[in-house]
Amino acid sequence: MSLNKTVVLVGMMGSGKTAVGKALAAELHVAFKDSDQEISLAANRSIAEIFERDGEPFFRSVESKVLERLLQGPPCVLSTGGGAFMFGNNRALISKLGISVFLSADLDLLWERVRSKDTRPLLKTADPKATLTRIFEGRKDQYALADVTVQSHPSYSIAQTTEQVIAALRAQPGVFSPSGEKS
Ligand SMILES: Nc1ncnc2c1ncn2[C@@H]1O[C@H](COP(=O)(O)OP(=O)(O)OP(=O)(O)O)[C@@H](O)[C@H]1O
Ligand SMILES: O=C(O)C1=C[C@@H](O)[C@@H](O)[C@H](O)C1
Ligand SMILES: [Mg+2]
Repeated sequence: MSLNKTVVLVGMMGSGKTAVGKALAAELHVAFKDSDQEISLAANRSIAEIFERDGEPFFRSVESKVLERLLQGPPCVLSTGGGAFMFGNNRALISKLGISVFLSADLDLLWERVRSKDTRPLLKTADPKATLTRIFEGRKDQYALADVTVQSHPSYSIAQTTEQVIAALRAQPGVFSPSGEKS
C-alpha cells in the first residue's frame, strides 16, 4: 500500500497528534512532519516564546504558511497544532491537498496528558483545567468537520490508536493505492 495523500492529524492539545503521528508515519513508511516543530525551527524559538514575543495572530499566520508548504510536498503524516483546524482557510487547504483525521479524546484523558507539562502557552492561566474545558467546548464543532474521526481510548496504547487510524484510512477511497501503482 502506498499513501496518495498527506494524512493530517487534527485535535486538541494532548489528543496524541504528535505521538500517534510518529507511529503512523513509521507504519506507512513516510515522513512525519509536525507543524509546531516546523514553526519553532523556522523561528528558532519555542512555540511559547513565539506566543509571548510575537503574539498569537503572528503565530497563526506562520502556521497557515507552514501548513501550505508541507501540504504541497510529498504525501506524509502531518501533525497540526491544536488550533490549526479552527481556521476556514486551513481547513480548505487541508481538504484540498490531504485527508484530515480528528483524534478525539474526552476531557479527562486530555487533562491527564497535558497537566504535567507547562509548554502549552494557551494553558498558562490561573485555572488551566477550566481553560482546557472552555477550549474543548469551543472547538468541538470544527473538529467534527474532519474527514475521519478516531476515538483515543485511555486503555489504548499509542500503537493501538495508530492501528485504529490505519483501519479508518483504509475505509476512505483514494487514500492508498497498491504499492507500485499510481493513483
Ligand atoms: N494513544 C496514546 N496512548 C498513550 N499515551 C498517549 C497516547 N497518545 C498520546 N499519548 C501521550 O500523551 C501525551 C500528549 O500527546 P501528544 O504530545 O502526542 O499530543 P498532541 O496532540 O501532539 O498535543 P499538542 O497539540 O499540544 O502538540 C504524550 O506524553 C503522549 O506520549
Ligand atoms: O491548541 C492550540 O491552539 C495550540 C496547540 C499547540 O499545538 C500549539 O500549536 C500552540 O500552543 C496552540
Ligand atoms: Mg503535538
